[in-house]
Amino acid sequence: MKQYLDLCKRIVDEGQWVNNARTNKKCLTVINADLTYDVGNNQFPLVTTRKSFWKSAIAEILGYLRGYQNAADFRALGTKTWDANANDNQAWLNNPNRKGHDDMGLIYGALGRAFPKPSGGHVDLLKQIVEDLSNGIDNRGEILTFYHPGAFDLGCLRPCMYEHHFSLLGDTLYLNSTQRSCDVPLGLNFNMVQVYVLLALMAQITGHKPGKAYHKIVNAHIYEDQLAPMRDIQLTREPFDPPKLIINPEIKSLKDIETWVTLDDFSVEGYQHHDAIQYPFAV
Ligand SMILES: Nc1nc(=O)c2c([nH]1)NC[C@@H]1CN(c3ccc(C(=O)N[C@@H](CCC(=O)O)C(=O)O)cc3)CN21
Ligand SMILES: O=c1ccn([C@H]2C[C@H](O)[C@@H](COP(=O)(O)O)O2)c(=O)[nH]1
Repeated sequence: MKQYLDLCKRIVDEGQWVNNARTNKKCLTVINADLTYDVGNNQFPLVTTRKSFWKSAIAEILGYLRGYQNAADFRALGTKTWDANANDNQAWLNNPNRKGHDDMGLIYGALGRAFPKPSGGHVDLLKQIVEDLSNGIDNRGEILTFYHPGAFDLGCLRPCMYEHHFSLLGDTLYLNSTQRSCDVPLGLNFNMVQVYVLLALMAQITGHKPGKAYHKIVNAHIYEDQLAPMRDIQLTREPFDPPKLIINPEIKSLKDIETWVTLDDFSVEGYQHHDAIQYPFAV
């Protein structure tokens, strides 16, 4: 929580204003932030200085792991967070590749679970990584990437957290996640939870202890209409002690994640938080 608040404060104190053409909003911006989550010791990085809708965040990462590309599938899992990008973004509505209402196109897991090969066909990157790690193999390239510049016009948004690199040291699994662009009041609140859950779940299904997750952010920003609530409300609040995340131990394979896991398989114990803050969302 402290590292999150330090980043928010750094943006408020040292950020530079940058015009963003896609959203037609100005963003107070800093470059580079490195956050670390101690998954092995269950230091769940949930924001306490406002109410955090952590179930929505977990629904998003489950949808990515399943290769979802439709906002209705995300809603069925328990989050509406892709509705606006799928249905209210004029550039995407005008794009002839959009397949109708709720379609998000070739993004995130839809790419990572079927990454196109130059020679034809696809690779399921996640399946390959799970197989390797389950067999104790780390080939120094256990990388789940969602980044394919040749596919940007086939999706509603380029992936923000675009790469997850897994590493084994003995019986402990580590994760380095990279994010190119970060909406700190809204997106990061979710992304911290997602990086944590991704390492915890992958360790659980591949039979390893979770170690640390390292989260690299390149462009970290606060949109102009989010600045006042961040500076004048959220940053004036004292954080509470972090809660604990509990994951159903019956989740044992990638197939389990693909077939029966729901948000009921995750619970948070001891979550004390301040009141919710409704931050404006830039489409
Ligand atoms: N501008 C922008 N920021 C983002 O963080 C973001 C995007 N766009 N587009 C793609 C996804 C969608 N994400 C979202 C979308 C909505 C919320 C949101 O409205 N959060 C509220 C309520 C959540 C709920 O009720 O489930 C919040 O208070 O956190 C958060 C992340 C993260 N990503
Ligand atoms: O997981 C996510 C997804 C998206 N975001 C934010 C970061 C930016 O504010 C927008 C994406 O806009 P681009 O113009 O494509 O950079 O969404 C996030 O923080 N986390």
